[in-house]
Amino acid sequence: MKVSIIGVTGYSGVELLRILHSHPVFDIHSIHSTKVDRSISEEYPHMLHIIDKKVEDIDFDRIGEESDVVFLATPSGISKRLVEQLIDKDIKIIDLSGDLRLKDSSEYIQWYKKDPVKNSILTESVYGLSEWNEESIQSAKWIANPGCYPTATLLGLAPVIIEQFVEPASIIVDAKSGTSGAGKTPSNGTLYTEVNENLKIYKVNEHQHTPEIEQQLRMWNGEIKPITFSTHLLPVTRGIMTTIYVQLIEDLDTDKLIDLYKNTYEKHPFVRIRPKGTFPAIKEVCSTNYCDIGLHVDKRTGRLTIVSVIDNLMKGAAGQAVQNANIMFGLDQQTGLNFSPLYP
Ligand SMILES: NC(=O)C1=CN([C@@H]2O[C@H](COP(=O)(O)OP(=O)(O)OC[C@H]3O[C@@H](n4cnc5c(N)ncnc54)[C@H](OP(=O)(O)O)[C@@H]3O)[C@@H](O)[C@H]2O)C=CC1
Ligand SMILES: CC(=O)N[C@@H](CCC(=O)OP(=O)(O)O)C(=O)O
Repeated sequence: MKVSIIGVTGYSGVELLRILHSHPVFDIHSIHSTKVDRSISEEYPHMLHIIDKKVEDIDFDRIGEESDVVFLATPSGISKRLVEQLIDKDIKIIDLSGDLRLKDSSEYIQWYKKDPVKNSILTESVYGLSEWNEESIQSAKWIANPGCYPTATLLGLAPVIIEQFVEPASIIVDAKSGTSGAGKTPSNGTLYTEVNENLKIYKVNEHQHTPEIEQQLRMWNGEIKPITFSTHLLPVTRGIMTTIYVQLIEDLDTDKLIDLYKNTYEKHPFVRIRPKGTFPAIKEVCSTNYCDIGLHVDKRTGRLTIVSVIDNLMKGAAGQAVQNANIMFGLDQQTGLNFSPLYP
């Protein structure tokens, strides 16, 4: 099966290369970005003698004719323009940006402050939260790969939201990410001197992933009210931790909820539920496609604390994108994704 990657010189793009290089079914056919004619090892010396391909210009006809699937690891706003050139080609598209995720284009305008993609494209694209949308992903032509924070948040919340165990207006998500989540373009906020030995909150009450999380929560439970969602920058390269607080509407204990989570995710190898009294750390999923979840009910307050961790470049981006491609092509979801964590 032939694969093209557009945005290969970015952090998610080079992570796609790392995964696909040893994938037994997908072959990297062509790689693209604006750095045309540079070999990938000139851009990323760690790839020397591993992948020697050159970055090519984006010839939509050739990509459409020669590849079976194209990954767009490009910024929001750019992906949209690429999708519009690719939709009439006979090729599956997996877009890692936010451009295809929000079904209501007025929300995209409000939160991304850019022009939205055409409504006809939004209607047909499938939200690629692999564990929850498998059937639609199987038959999808265009996948909106979920955002990194929404992936961790939604996998952590799904079981209790679907069971309607949660007071609909009580959801608070306290999220933290490593700096690779911001991509490779330099900015003051991600300078070593700003991030090292520091912890900063950013985009307070205006993070673009807020409507994406709410959209999916409301598909599971139409009563859900707006959430509080806070994002922080951690002085690490990879990893996201979301600590989620919800008010329970029933008298449920930790054992019962851990059972619920274990049963829900029993057939989903990338979601691991921690035993009672233990919580996951970001390093425990580093370089893997796992989402690890720990939970505890505070009997004094009736609130449930859920902790979920992912590697933002893997389950939060390239890993889930390959998981979705596996599903689209009828492969085992784990194909090419059997990494154990890089630890310590
Ligand atoms: N980083 C993460 O953890 C996550 C990222 N995402 C999403 O994935 C996408 C990529 O993110 P990330 O890898 O961090 O971004 P980077 O900024 O690291 O990389 C962006 C890539 O897009 C390419 N690009 C930019 N403009 C164009 C253009 N006009 N034509 C062709 N290629 C272009 C860049 O190429 P060049 O080198 O030539 O400039 C580069 O290869 C984004 O939409 C992001 O929101 C989603 C989840 C997590
Ligand atoms: C650490 C960091 O800065 N993370 C980025 C994640 C952006 C992203 O993934 O963008 P999409 O909206 O295209 O999903 C952020 O918080 O904006």
